[in-house]
Order: sequence, then structure tokens, then C-alpha cells
Amino acid sequence: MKIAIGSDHGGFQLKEAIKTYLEEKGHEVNDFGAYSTESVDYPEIGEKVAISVKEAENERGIIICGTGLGISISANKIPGIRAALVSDTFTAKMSRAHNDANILALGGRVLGVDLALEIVDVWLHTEFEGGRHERRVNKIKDLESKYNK
Ligand SMILES: O=C(CO)[C@H](O)[C@H](O)[C@H](O)COP(=O)(O)O
Repeated sequence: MKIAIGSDHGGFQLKEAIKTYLEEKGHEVNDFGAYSTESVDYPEIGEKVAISVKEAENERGIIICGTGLGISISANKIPGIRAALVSDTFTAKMSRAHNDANILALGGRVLGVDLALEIVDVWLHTEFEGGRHERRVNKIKDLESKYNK
């Protein structure tokens, strides 16, 4: 799978661990920074990853800041993006099965590497269930159209 990944300085170390893990699994990982622990503002990275997913350059995205909050709020400003901030495997599964989340947001200062990799695995391998959930996701899309004129 083609996966966009990005973080600020607070998520840099976890991003590196996830990137290595995904590459070992055979995924194509496109890294939008940060490239060191030097301070960088999360909205810039959240936007880059979100645009690459919106434009279908990458199938899915993973974004990380200290808490996952700022970068997920930023990515969710881009129409077509459903970024889910996740700290457990059940929510990871539901964010795909029920919400068709196309971006996974994680907190680099919240999660240990082992749990984060488990979350990533579940999230990548869960399909959207459609059905009644599609109706609800379509209503999210309607909200985007209604308030983005
Ligand atoms: O979630 C965040 C912002 O909502 C992130 O935790 C940022 O990484 C954090 O704000 C960075 O803070 P710092 O004191 O500049 O490292």
C-alpha cells in the first residue's frame, strides 16, 4: 500500500519507528517530515499529508504530533479527509469499519512504540463496512459541502 506519513518534532521518533516497520512489511512509505527533532509546526505537516491523501497520491496517511490533537485537527480541515485520533486498537478498528478514516493520527508523547505498531496494523487491515455507515459518512461529506462554500 502507498502510505503518506508525517509528524512534527513531538512525533518524530514514533514516525521513524512506524516508517521502518511499514517498509519492512513491504509498504511504500512517503515521508513528509519532520526529518529531525528540530521544532516544526504541526499544521504544515498535517496539511501536506492530507493533501497527498485527498489527491490520491497515497491511499492512506499516518500523522503524529505530541498528542495527535493539533495535527489531526489540522488535517481534518482539508475536505475529503477523515483523520481519526486513536490510542487503542478497538478505536483503530472502528475508525476504519464505521468511519472510513483515511488518516490515522497518533500521539508520539502518548503511546509506546509497541502499542502504536499494533494500532497501525489493525488500522491498515480493517476494511470499511459500508451499509448504514456509508449513509453516515455521506452525511459528513454533506456537512463539508454545506460549510465549505
Ligand atoms: O498536539 C500537539 C499540539 O496540539 C502536539 O503535542 C505538539 O507536538 C506540541 O504542541 C509541541 O509542543 P512543543 O512544546 O513545541 O514541543
